[in-house]
Amino acid sequence: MTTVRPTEASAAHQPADRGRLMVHGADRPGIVSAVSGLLTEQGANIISLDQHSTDHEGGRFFQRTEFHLPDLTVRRRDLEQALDETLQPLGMTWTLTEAQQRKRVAIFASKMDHCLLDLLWRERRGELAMTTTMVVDNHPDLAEEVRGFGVPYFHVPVPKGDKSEAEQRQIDLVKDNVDFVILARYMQILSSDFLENVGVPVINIHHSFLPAFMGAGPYFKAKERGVKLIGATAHYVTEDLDEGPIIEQDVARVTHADTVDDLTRTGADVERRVLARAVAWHCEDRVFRDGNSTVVFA
Ligand SMILES: Nc1nc2c(c(=O)[nH]1)N[C@@H](CN(C=O)c1ccc(C(=O)N[C@@H](CCC(=O)O)C(=O)O)cc1)CN2
Repeated sequence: MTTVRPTEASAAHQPADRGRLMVHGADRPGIVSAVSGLLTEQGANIISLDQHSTDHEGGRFFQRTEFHLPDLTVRRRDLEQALDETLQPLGMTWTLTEAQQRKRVAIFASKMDHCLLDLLWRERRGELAMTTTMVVDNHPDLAEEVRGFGVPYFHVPVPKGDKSEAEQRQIDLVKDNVDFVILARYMQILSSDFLENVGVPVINIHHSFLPAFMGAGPYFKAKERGVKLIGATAHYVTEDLDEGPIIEQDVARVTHADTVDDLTRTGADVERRVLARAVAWHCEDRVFRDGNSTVVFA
């Protein structure tokens, strides 16, 4: 079983002057050479490089490069100008991040605690390169446990029917304050308006091996179907329920003797490790969206 471990030095202790360059666009010859040459000319030393082209010709190009550049923060403006001058003529879109910059996160939850508390515990242990700036919950149940981690907790009830006022309160809390949102078994369907206005990626953990058992009650459906494997899926959230780009999945064996409670208990462990892996990879800029799929350089 794959454990979640920092895929770089402990997330809490990233080496200084470590940069990441993410490049994507229409595939063409010479992009890897152009990126490598540019970084070398800027005085950078390439630590690792992952690249994928979807087809031999006319496909899409994805590349993630980790590099060391002394005084990166000071030299960043020159590097960004060189990237524009080199990559824009090649039709490439690029993003540059500094490994020491932790992602700011808002976690949305409901009554279930296992995914939420697992993320806060892993963050505290330095396994995740993120800082949870707030928890937003439509129920009050988990307030004391979250505050025990020193994280602000906002109870935003979501009424049945018209959710617009509650979603506006959520947007007011997170807008411009976080780099992405995690739905840790948050049991409310987000509107397309919310997804348009939030302005950052939203990651959800669905408690089934999608596309099986979409929607509510997947463990009950799994028991009814007599499956021998249950699973969990972490995906980016879109307005199409449980159909967003998949980031990570895993499964666990079950038998005819397992009750729905047994499936729920076994599944909780799968949910926690799948969500943690997906969040860790997103924090480390390892995930590219490719239409309704992803390219993951884990
Ligand atoms: N726009 C999206 N919103 C959400 C997604 C998504 O993929 N797109 N994933 C869900 C999580 N989820 C399954 O993983 C899920 C949560 C809730 C429901 C649901 O039917 N909720 C009801 C309210 C239920 C309640 O009050 O307890 C509702 O919102 O009307 C289905 C699937 C999170 N959001």
